[in-house]
Amino acid sequence: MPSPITLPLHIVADELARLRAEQPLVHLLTNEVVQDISANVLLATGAAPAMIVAEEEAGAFAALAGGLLINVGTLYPARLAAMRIAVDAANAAGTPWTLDPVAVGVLDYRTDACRELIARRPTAIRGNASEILALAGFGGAGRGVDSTAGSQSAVSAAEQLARDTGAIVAVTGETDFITDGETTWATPWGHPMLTRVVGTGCALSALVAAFTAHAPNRLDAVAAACAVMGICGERAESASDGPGSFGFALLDALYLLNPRMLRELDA
Ligand SMILES: Nc1ncnc2c1ncn2[C@@H]1O[C@H](COP(=O)(O)OP(=O)(O)O)[C@@H](O)[C@H]1O
Ligand SMILES: Cc1ncsc1CCOP(=O)(O)O
Ligand SMILES: [Mg+2]
Repeated sequence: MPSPITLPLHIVADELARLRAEQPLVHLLTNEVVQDISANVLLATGAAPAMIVAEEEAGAFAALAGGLLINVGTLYPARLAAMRIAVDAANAAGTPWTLDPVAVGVLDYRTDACRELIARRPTAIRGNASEILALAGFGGAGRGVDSTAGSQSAVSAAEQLARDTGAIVAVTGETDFITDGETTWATPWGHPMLTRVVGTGCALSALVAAFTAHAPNRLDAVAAACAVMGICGERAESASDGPGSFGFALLDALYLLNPRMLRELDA
């Protein structure tokens, strides 16, 4: 496999301009902890989130949405039933969908659910290194929802998982790696403060679902989502004093980021 290449910022600029022009409707079936940060990250960036969770409504809405997120962070039977309905409707309608396999490999119920969902062929999978190692069958269960491995150690697992599933796989950490199994982008931006506020990984997966909506190039779309979160994480850290103000500064940075700034940084 060729070594990962740093994602050029002009691609991030183009993808962000596309998202801002389209303002995609994004269906989020996510966990109870991160509802607020996920919706606010999408609104600040320029997408339109909606949490539609009842089995009676999830299929109809997944068919209408530009993108769908399935996040198993606080999974229980009724939520899994709604996820199955949403995924099947998304597949029938051609809606791209993203899986966030929170803590897969740690507990059997969610691990079995993730395997069943992956058989329904997600467009993208975004996880930390322990999650991607576990899904690729390399062991590597994390500590609860957190990774015990660095992202660099999961690059070949991500590439294999992408080839096995047909999904774009993003493994995040100090550097994020985004792969379709053949080409691998690296996005080196970010700050450890992103790990001191709950839900930044889950909100990034929501952003991945938003960028994949109507995307002509899904690898670039997923990589751009990772780059945007990393760049804005850096900017937010320098404008804040700790996790509390960082959370607000992150939303401000996502709102203020624009394609022109990214093209100037690229030059
Ligand atoms: N050590 C780090 N340095 C810089 N950025 C990081 C670091 N660890 C994670 N991030 C960033 O934090 C965000 C969440 O990623 P991660 O912590 O891997 O996900 P999760 O919250 O699902 O475990 C991503 O934008 C990622 O790039
Ligand atoms: C703390 C917690 N518990 C179940 S889901 C969840 C949120 C995990 O968020 P992230 O994966 O973004 O750190
Ligand atoms: Mg996570």
